[in-house]
Amino acid sequence: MTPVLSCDDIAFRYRQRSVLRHVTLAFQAGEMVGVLGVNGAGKSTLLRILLGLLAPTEGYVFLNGVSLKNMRRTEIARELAYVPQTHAANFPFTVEQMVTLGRIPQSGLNHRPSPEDRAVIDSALDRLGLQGMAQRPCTELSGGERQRVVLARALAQETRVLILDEPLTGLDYGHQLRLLAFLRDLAAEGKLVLFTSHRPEELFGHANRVLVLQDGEIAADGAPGEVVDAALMSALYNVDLAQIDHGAHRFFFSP
Ligand SMILES: Nc1ncnc2c1ncn2[C@@H]1O[C@H](COP(=O)(O)OP(=O)(O)OP(=O)(O)O)[C@@H](O)[C@H]1O
Repeated sequence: MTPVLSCDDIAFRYRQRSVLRHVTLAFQAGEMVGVLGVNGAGKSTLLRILLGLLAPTEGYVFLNGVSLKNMRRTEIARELAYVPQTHAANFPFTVEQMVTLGRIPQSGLNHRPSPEDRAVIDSALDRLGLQGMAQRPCTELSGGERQRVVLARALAQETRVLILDEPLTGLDYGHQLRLLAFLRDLAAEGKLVLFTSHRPEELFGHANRVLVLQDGEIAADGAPGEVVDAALMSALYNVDLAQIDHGAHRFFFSP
């Protein structure tokens, strides 16, 4: 089966600095994939290359088997939605207006939202618990609230692929757990969900695959239970760690 998203022998350099080497990956619809790695490992860079926002120095990225180099930005945005790591609110758009922007790739720029658009926007607002603040300007929201607005906008794009850079950062504990369950549901509905994380515990019971980026290469790729253990975590983060398993979950601590 043609992967929904793949890359073939990607390398990336920022000027002389090599960030990624020999990265070959294939993702299928329905997967929920977490990317782990230390600060500066190249996680955000990898996501931005897969999104076509950065061109790899070497290698190719394919969306449904077609090279991103041969696709227009709007075509890509109909298939790939992105939630970046940070997002300042520079303009006083309301929450609802922000989420409505997510419809542009599907419905066009100079287009009044159709009843179908409205239903998608309402559903995105509902699923992120934003209905009560739909008319508030984004410039007046807290960091976590803004994060949920950006998530709702990505959802309103109705893409097959959702790529999120540290999506749980800034969310309160309840919203973190709800978002993880929600992302898992989206994957179960047939989307590809790819996200970076600094907390390995988030992967267990949610992601069905984890990628570990180390020194610019994929050091491990597999099911969390098979790949992420105390030995890997201790070596990766240079701290002494032990683990406790509980059902599908695994917890790490300093002994
Ligand atoms: N615009 C840039 N110019 C030069 N170097 C950059 C640039 N952006 C990132 N880098 C470098 O590339 C490397 C990878 O950065 P990247 O943001 O992909 O890491 P990351 O794994 O997402 O890190 P974090 O966990 O801190 O978010 C880092 O060493 C960083 O300093």
